[in-house]
Amino acid sequence: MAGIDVTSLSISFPLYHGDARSLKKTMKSALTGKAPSSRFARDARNRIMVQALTDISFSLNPGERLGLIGRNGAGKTTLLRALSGIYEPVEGRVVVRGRVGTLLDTSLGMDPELSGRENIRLRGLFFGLSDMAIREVEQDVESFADLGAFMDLPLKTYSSGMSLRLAFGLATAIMPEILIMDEWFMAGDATFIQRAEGRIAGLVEGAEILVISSHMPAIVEKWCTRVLWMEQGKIVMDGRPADVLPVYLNAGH
Ligand SMILES: Nc1ncnc2c1ncn2[C@@H]1O[C@H](COP(=O)(O)OP(=O)(O)OP(=O)(O)O)[C@@H](O)[C@H]1O
Repeated sequence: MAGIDVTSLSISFPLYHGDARSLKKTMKSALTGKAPSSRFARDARNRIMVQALTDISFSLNPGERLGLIGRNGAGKTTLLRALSGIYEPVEGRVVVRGRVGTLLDTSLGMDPELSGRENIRLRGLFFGLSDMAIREVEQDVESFADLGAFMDLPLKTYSSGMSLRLAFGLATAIMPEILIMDEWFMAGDATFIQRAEGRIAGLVEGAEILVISSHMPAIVEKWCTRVLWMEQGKIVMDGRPADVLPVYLNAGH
């Protein structure tokens, strides 16, 4: 059964431009000023580190659709990347059970030199699908992405809208048990959004798990059964959209 368990997860990044003067000044006041920011610290090698996530814990079961909300820099993308296995936890644990589909970046897992069709076949082989299953995925994605002749041209010749349609079609064709996505995948023109919503609806009906990061309360309200409100890398509130969103909006977001 699909599931996600995150326990006391913390992630920090070193700041590599520490010798730039203005940055140095900012960091100095963040570390030693009147109100030192809890997000910056020095590690054992004296590097300045930014704390992207601090002590995050939650579990998700089949049927749960989690929305991550919070202002810029709250840690939403870092959490999505940690769930996708792109970032290793510095502290804590991330356990993900089930086949994961990731929609964070259109180029993730794609080869720009290969055509759309070749990329689809490659993904099918990676997932260990039979030849027949790969052909079915290919047809499904071809009709969803509607790329015409571009289907047989290298990805590097695609517009951003084309890349988005291909990535979305492919990520939702090989049915993931867990779909992790950034809300900008729900951008695009009205027709695309309508068709994309149809595909996601099909996916979540199968009692699978969705994790989506969003700046738009309307998306969370429509799609999610649960919300994590994050600020400064920490969880502020975790609950049903009807409970969390009013407090979030009242706080001036
Ligand atoms: N690769 C990185 N190197 C250094 N710092 C990073 C890196 N990625 C994220 N950060 C820092 O970690 C913090 C959390 O960033 P993150 O991108 O997860 O926030 P977010 O909530 O997704 O923001 P947004 O809504 O703007 O996309 C920020 O302070 C950011 O500057």
